[in-house]
Amino acid sequence: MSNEFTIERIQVRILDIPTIRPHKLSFGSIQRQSPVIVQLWLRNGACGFGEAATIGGPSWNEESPESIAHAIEHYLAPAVLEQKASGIEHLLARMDMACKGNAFAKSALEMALIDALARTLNIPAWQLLGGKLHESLPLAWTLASGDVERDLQEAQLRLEQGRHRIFKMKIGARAPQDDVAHVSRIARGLPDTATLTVDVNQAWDGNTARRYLPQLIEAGVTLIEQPVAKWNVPALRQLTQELKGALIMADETVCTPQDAMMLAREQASHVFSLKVAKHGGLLRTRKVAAVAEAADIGWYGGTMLETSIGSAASAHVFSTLPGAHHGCELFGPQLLVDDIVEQQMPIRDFALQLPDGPGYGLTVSLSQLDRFDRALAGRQPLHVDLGKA
Ligand SMILES: O=C(O)C[C@H]1C=CC(=O)O1
Ligand SMILES: [Mn+2]
Repeated sequence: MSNEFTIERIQVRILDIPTIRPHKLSFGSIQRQSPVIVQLWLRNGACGFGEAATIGGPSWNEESPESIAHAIEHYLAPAVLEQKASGIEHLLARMDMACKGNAFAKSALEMALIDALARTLNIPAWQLLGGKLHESLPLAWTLASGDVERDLQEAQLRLEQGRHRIFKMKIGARAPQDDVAHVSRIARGLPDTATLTVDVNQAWDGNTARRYLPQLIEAGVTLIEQPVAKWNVPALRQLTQELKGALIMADETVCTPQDAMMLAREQASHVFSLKVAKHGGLLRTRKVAAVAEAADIGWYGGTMLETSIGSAASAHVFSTLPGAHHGCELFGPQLLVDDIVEQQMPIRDFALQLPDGPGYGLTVSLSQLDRFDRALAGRQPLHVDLGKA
């Protein structure tokens, strides 16, 4: 094979992009996202983009924007530079040898690799990933302002615009009875055509979940994401087997194919939230999805609130997945004040229209990258606002 596929250069930067409003989760409130953007050049001149975003520094899991950038710059990039981009599995193995874990960092680099490769071949990434099964996916919006009136106004507007009718509420920061009251008020204000889901982001113990989840189901919630700690598989299992009227979705608990296998074996969730970052890339997302399919577990296209780069890459892999799905939540670009691409993926008929075109089908704006670049602006790392959950 000629050396046109040789990986010649890799650049990493952290951006800081404000959100349109404070976004409140069980562990705190964020007002900015800090995606890590990777740019990767092949000897043939092709350039690919990748992204890993996490939420609230290292408060969603162990990785932070700073650790992601560091792992790529110092360990992962040296492991793949001067290698052939076409051997993706080989490059993933080299990354694994150079660096244990660090799935987010690996995913950003693999995303850029696949983009560069697909652009070289002049094909969309979904074609490299097995072919498209879906042209669109129902798109959820997260109501996480913390305020009932504001949440309801947001939901109303998005229903009128035909953009979203699946609404996910982030709970777990307040007393459980206050969360139940908040969710119930929102549920009463929504039309029957809307679907209501909750994400507890690991905040409850088993007893709290057993006591309050039936009340949320009574209020109209039909999908419950990660109600208990990542490690608390016994509680997840019991809820999955005993709760009636709603499905249990694993998020933080399901990262590796081995996690997926364990949950399948334990029958400890009905649905997996798939996220390219936590699985360590697009190819590994397909491996987790394969376990879900084999175990009759549904999937949901999750987000870490990426810009359009990470969202479109996720959309490409989601478009290839078989099995029963519960829509997606690739709404990151809508939550950020601005984007770093010329054109966003369209939203029509309450669904995200899945992208096409070479690579991820995007035109990235270099001036927007510079505008939000942390180093160019001399900004410091951001901390999650722990007091304002
Ligand atoms: O699902 C998560 O845990 C992370 C995230 C996704 C949407 C959102 O609002 O937060
Ligand atoms: Mn979640």
